Amino acid sequence: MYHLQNEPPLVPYKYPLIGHTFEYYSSDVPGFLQKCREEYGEIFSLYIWGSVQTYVGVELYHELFKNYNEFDFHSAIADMFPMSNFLGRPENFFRPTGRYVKEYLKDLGKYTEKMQHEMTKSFDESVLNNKGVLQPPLHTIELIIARPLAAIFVGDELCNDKEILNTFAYILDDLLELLAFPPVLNFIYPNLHRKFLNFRFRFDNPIRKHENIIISKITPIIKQRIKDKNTMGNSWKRPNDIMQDLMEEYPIDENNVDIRTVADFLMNFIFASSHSTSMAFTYCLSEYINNPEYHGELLEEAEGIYKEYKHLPYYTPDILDKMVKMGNFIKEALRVNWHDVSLSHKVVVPEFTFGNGYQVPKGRVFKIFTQQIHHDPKAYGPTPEKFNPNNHKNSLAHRPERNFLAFGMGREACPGRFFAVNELKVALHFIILKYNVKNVSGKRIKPKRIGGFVLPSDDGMIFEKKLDSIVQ
Ligand code: HEM
Repeated sequence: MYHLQNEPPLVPYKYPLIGHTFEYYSSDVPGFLQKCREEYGEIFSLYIWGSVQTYVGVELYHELFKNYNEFDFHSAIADMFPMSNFLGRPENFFRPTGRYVKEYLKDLGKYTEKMQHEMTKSFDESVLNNKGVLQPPLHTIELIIARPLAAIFVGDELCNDKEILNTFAYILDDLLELLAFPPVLNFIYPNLHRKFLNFRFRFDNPIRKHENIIISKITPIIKQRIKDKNTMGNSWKRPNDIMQDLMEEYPIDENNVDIRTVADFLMNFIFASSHSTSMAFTYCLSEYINNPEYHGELLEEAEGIYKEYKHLPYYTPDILDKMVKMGNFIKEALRVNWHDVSLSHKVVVPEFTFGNGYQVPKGRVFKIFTQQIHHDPKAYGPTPEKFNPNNHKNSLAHRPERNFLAFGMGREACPGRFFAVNELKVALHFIILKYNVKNVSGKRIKPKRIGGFVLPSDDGMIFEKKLDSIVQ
């Protein structure tokens, strides 16, 4: 048991054990948290699913990121999403994933041609196959995004393989379906839910199904690559993809690599990149439909760039940097659609003392009230909920800011953000050049909100070829 002198106030609740759980999940979460802030101040705790969680907003959240040796985001994620347990690996086995993404995607130019080629092909084909209507949009967009990602992660040989694409697109959805089960067991004692998940996953583990698909598909290709390298000598051309990087990271001997480890890291790459990029893509399209007043300037920028560089086979990263209005638009779409609560962190030292004197014990989970940070009138004016890409005139889309946390912040900010923004720019650039876009309902698109999470609307999107497009 801990006894700290100066804990943040615990908001009073009526029912023991249940605490704030039902109030939180049945309320308008930002409204509820705002009310708690007004009554209890900039830091306070709630009792949810059998444990105390502490909430911080714009004044204090940066202390979590600055003190990264004291607050760990990996162990907070592992409580909800114990990836290493699911795959029978030691606790911190997948920690290098962030470092690998940073290293392998450092040179953005390496993958830009492949990404552009596969992204545009994948989008156009999906629109054609779905007769111009994507409904619900996220489901198809996940499959669209799967192809450029597969080309870069596992290479040209596999990026048209239906089973692999399905795994790229839906592995996280399959898992979330199981993980969505509310952690009611934690009412009995903390962490029982995690124990239950581990037990359950021993019998029905959707990750193993996808792991087996990946292993069965990559094994013959890995074997062929090793054979080619060993027999071709100097004429061997190193394949340009992340699977090759991982093969070199985990060799066993001259003729073998640790294929299961390569597959498991590939899965971690997919977890981090596929769903997040698909959600962002869907939000950008929703805001494009919601805000026709920006169509003119976006199209003008896109046509200017297309005319200047259409003689090139693809846009280099320098050219993508010229898509400034598009970058601002993407950043604003992420700002206004971001989760109300996100970026959980866990205290991993015996206690931590904030600058304002409040103390918290080891094991305490922190949640960041991101809606309040993304809608701070000091940063975004008196109507912060209004969509306005000019909010980001002086700031690049991938850059975290005090009031923009969609890519996290500090040492652990998303290492894939430069690549993700370029993917979104390429996709949206060609969409606005080639298609008129509208939604099925004809109403303003609003995201779904579930207990602090924000998810894209299911409202269908309609893509009609522009007859006067300058792209053939
Ligand atoms: C628009 C798309 C994306 C969004 C909004 C996004 C957002 C985030 C956020 C919020 C975090 C947590 C950062 C923190 O806690 O401070 C994160 C972590 C991470 N992201 Fe992204 N991400 C996106 C795309 C990608 C892509 C394309 C990749 C890889 C190719 C990627 C790889 C990762 C990895 C590996 C981590 C964990 C970092 C670590 O372990 O240190 N992300 N991302």
